[in-house]
Amino acid sequence: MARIIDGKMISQQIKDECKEEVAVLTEQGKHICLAVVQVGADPASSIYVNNKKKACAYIGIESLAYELPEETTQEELLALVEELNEREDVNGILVQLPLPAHIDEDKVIQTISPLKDVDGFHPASVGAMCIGQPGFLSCTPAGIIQLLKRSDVEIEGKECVVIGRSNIVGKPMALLLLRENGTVTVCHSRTRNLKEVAKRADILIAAIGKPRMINHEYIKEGAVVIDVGIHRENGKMCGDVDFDDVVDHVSAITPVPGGVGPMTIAMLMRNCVESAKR
Ligand SMILES: Nc1nc(=O)c2c([nH]1)NC[C@@H]1CN(c3ccc(C(=O)N[C@@H](CCC(=O)O)C(=O)O)cc3)C=[N+]21
Repeated sequence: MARIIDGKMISQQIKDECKEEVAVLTEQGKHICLAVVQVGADPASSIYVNNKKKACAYIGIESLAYELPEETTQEELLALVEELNEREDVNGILVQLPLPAHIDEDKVIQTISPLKDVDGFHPASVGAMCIGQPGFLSCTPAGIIQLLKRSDVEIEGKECVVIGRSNIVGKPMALLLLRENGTVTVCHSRTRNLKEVAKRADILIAAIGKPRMINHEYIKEGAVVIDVGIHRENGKMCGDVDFDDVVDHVSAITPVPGGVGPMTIAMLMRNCVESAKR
């Protein structure tokens, strides 16, 4: 039976570290504030936004919640982002994705000041990460690096295969693994022989967005598997990996829930603290 990488526990450690730092900053008279903007009422988004607010409350970060109606126009949303950019009391701005179809997500992301871009989605943040300069790191991939490091999984020199090439997970994940001296391969829907390529991995990151697609046929015996997927099937949650099928075949694996998800939130908190320190 594989070792289960406990994202809930590791995210708790990181949140406790943040809480200590916030206590010190508060003593110095600093106040930390994250603005969370949600447009529309997608139930999954509401759960994530709620988890973010709870984490803020635990750590001692104020959260300003903006719950805007589905019909909000792009102009209205951009005006709010610009107002939050200007506000000295706001350290971080998070606009929950996905946005309704009538709003241009790229435009919104580009409007957030890179100094407050705690999601790490702004082109300036992505560019800085790409060339190893300081900036906010995208929370999910940065959380996965922390999961690996704090579980004593060495990345240097290892074959790392990322399945998925999204702007918010796959691409930044590949860059961060490279930065840790992994040998990185990125696969996607057009990859030929996906199973063979995936089987090369010592560390496999599954971020495809298809429930339980990755079974033991994609995985080398003894590999470490990180499951980024989150799906709900008649009330039960699962990831991109068929956990039951692979658990006896791998050396370590993240569960869903309780794996990558909580780490995303912990790293968001860390970025907020960083923002306040800068
Ligand atoms: N601007 C923006 N930034 C994001 O960081 C962002 C986003 N938009 N849109 C959606 C995705 C998804 N995401 C998750 C956060 C926490 C959990 C999480 O806490 N998951 C728990 C379970 C929570 C549940 O019950 O669903 C777990 O896996 O254990 C999951 C997913 C952040 N995202």
